[in-house]
Amino acid sequence: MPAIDPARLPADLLPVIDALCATGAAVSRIVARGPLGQALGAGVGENSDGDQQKALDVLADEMFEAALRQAGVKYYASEEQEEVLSLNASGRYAVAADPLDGSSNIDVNVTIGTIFSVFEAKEGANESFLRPASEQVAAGYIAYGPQCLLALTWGEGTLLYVLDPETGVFALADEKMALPKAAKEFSINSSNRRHWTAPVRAYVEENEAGKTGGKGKDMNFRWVGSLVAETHRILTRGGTFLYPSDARPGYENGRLRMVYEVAPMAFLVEQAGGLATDGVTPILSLTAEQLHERRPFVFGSAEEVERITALHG
Ligand SMILES: O=P(O)(O)OC[C@H]1O[C@](O)(COP(=O)(O)O)[C@@H](O)[C@@H]1O
Ligand SMILES: [Mg+2]
Ligand SMILES: [Mg+2]
Repeated sequence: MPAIDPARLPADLLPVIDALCATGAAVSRIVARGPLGQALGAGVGENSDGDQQKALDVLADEMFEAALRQAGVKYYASEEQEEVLSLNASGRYAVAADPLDGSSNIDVNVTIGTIFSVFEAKEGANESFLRPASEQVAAGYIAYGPQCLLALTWGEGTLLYVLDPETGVFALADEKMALPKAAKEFSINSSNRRHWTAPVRAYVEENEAGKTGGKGKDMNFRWVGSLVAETHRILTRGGTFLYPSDARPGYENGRLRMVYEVAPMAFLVEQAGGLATDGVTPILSLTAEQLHERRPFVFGSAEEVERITALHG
């Protein structure tokens, strides 16, 4: 039995999405046991980008790699692997993933997730991923939170599935997620304020001034520290997210990785009626040049993302 209700899914994509869902369900069971199982948040090394790897980062990566190999995927690119892995020479798809997003929240029982992006594979490994983000054929995230859920797009809207604990199947909960055009909340790591550029500072100050300033409404502030949780909140009730470039060494392009964090989230957001840019340029018009490259990322309610672009003008 597939791990997702197959009714709406394009048949060609079903084996890949099914493998991702079955693995997501298995990861969610491990996450749910928390400290009753192995020490999921223990440091176990560093990935190629110099980020500390936690036990669950590595475990989730191994689980997704094995499932995608089994599902006939040609190439697998992961945050936790320096190079693209060749899985099946005759496979049709190339999948990029952040197997475990929000690792700083593993030990504190706050929502973490998996992000994935699917392309039609090309001949070569790198060229299968280093191409315009608009060429993604599917993208999604699985959130391990109070519910385990999946937001998924294949270019015909963004659909929401919830893992039903009674059946073990991701069941369709919303066939057309709609990101509200106006926002009441914004998200940015304010501890980096002193490193921000002038447009980012101006946007945050406008929000903080709210009705007292020129904004016409008060804004609330949220920061979870898990891109998946932040994206899900914004897709559900609107808002804006910014992880901009800043003046810290190594943050010239922000923190988030283009291929397996920024591009798939941009696809999901735009398919739900929101906007996703690097501050100015739509993410879906951009092409990654390196597998682990970072991009400044701004997304959410259209009115707010347009305002941020204007402030950069
Ligand atoms: O710690 P910071 O700088 O606020 O960064 C938080 C961001 O980093 C991330 O945790 C990066 O993802 P990983 O946990 O996959 O490395 C995002 O989920 C989150 O938005
Ligand atoms: Mg991440
Ligand atoms: Mg990660």
